Amino acid sequence: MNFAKQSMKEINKQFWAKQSITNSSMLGGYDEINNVDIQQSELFLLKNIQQFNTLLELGAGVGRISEQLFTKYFKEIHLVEREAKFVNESKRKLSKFNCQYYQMSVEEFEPQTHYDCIWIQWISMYLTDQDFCNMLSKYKKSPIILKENISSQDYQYDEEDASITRSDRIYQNLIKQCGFQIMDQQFQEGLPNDIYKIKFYLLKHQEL
Ligand SMILES: C[S@@+](CC[C@H](N)C(=O)[O-])C[C@H]1O[C@@H](n2cnc3c(N)ncnc32)[C@H](O)[C@@H]1O
Repeated sequence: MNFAKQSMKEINKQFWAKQSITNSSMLGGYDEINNVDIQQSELFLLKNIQQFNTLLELGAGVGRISEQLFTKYFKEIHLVEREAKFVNESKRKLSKFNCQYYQMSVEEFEPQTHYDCIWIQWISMYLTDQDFCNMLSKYKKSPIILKENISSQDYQYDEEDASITRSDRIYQNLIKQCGFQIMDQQFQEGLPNDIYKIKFYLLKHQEL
């Protein structure tokens, strides 16, 4: 689907520039879902990932997931995040760990090394279909865990942050069009009724 790409990016940048430097803003104010989010992410990660040397987190925000989950298992974590104030907060929180930071957009980031897992949570909604495919295609040799909000309509656009929430059907089709297979998938449990469903997808490219 075509959206006015440039203005979407500007609206989205302005939205995040105004948000507070907290886990709460990463959760859209739904602080109560943090624990179930981390718990089920841990189960999905351990079920699907075999090597625990290096992880890349795309759209890492303030390092909420790295702090609570990835640092328990991975020897080295790389975090890509566009907003400087969030990167600085990650650096502060994760100073004891072996982390590298890339303050740039996921569109600009080019991987220089192999990763045992790519984690993509709550960032695909800020990308057009084309940018989403371009992002995935950089990681053909790594397992990817995509975790994202799922709408009941095919595409739901939010003017406030210029996000596009897609349906499960649209994600399934898009992932296939990008050349990836879904090896495992699961809905997040334990969510309040008034928010979007959230889904995990394990993706592998045929080259892997
Ligand atoms: C909803 S938060 C999620 C953060 C983290 N994944 C989490 O679950 O705690 C979305 C983050 O993506 C960042 N972001 C949005 N568009 C981006 C882009 N194109 N490239 C890199 N980061 C982006 C925002 O600055 C924000 O920190």
